[in-house]
Amino acid sequence: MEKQIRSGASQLIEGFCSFLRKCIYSIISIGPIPKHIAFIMDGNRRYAKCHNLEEGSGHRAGFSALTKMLKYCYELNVKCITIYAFSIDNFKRRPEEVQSTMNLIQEKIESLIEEEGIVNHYGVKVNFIGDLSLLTEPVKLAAERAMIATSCNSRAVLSICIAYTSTNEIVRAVEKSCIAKRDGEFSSSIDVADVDRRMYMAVADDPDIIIRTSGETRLSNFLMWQSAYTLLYSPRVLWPDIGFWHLASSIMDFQRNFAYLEKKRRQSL
Ligand SMILES: CC(C)=CCC/C(C)=C/CC/C(C)=C/COP(=O)(O)OP(=O)(O)O
Repeated sequence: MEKQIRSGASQLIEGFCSFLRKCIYSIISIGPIPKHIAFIMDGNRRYAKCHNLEEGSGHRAGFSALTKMLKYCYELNVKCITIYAFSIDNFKRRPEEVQSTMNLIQEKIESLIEEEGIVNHYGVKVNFIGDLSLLTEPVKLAAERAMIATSCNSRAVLSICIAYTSTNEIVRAVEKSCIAKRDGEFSSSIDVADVDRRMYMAVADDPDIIIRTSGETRLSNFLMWQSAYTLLYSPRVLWPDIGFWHLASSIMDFQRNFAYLEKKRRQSL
């Protein structure tokens, strides 16, 4: 009986929160809605430490926070989300830590594409961005399966940067441009557009907002080529504690700066 009352109460609270969110969405939607938001999910290990949990539980809490944020973004009609899941530099962490994070990532990739999961619910196409050859075989296979399983989805896009750094992406794109020029694909000198179209991230427009939690204002080698006119938003919370209000205030910040950022973007063309 007590259990039923508790589940009834939590359904009521969830229903009320969902109603409140919808009210806020209609207010926010009066202004421009970002097309692309990127997340640097910083602070999972610190969260685990603060709550006396094992490191892995911090990343698990981080993944729950990620599904919540994806739901809010897709509800708000933000079409494109990019996340920094694992950088090339993260491979320098303790081998056991790298292995357990990879195991978790593999498990979560599989759960992302489950029938009743968020990806199918919102019709999301999943891309994996980075040097996938650095991944363990099971993670690489899970990533490939997820890309194939979602390749026909077209309502939204989720790009998961894994084994990724901007410098690696830029060097690779420049190398590919040089090879294309050498092979006679074009005769003019290499320009920004040539490199741009050979970036992993050519699958999406540049991000409108990058949200990095834990109060850090560095990009840490994430989307550096793509973020010249991007608003950087750095709430002080650790990633697992990020909530709807952080997303809403980042969008309001974007809307306040929209005209200026658009002008700068246009001037650069
Ligand atoms: C399928 C899929 C997308 C899975 C994602 C799983 C996930 C949440 C990975 C995050 C990994 C990571 C390196 C987080 C940064 O926190 P940190 O370890 O740098 O923590 P710290 O800043 O407290 O040191």
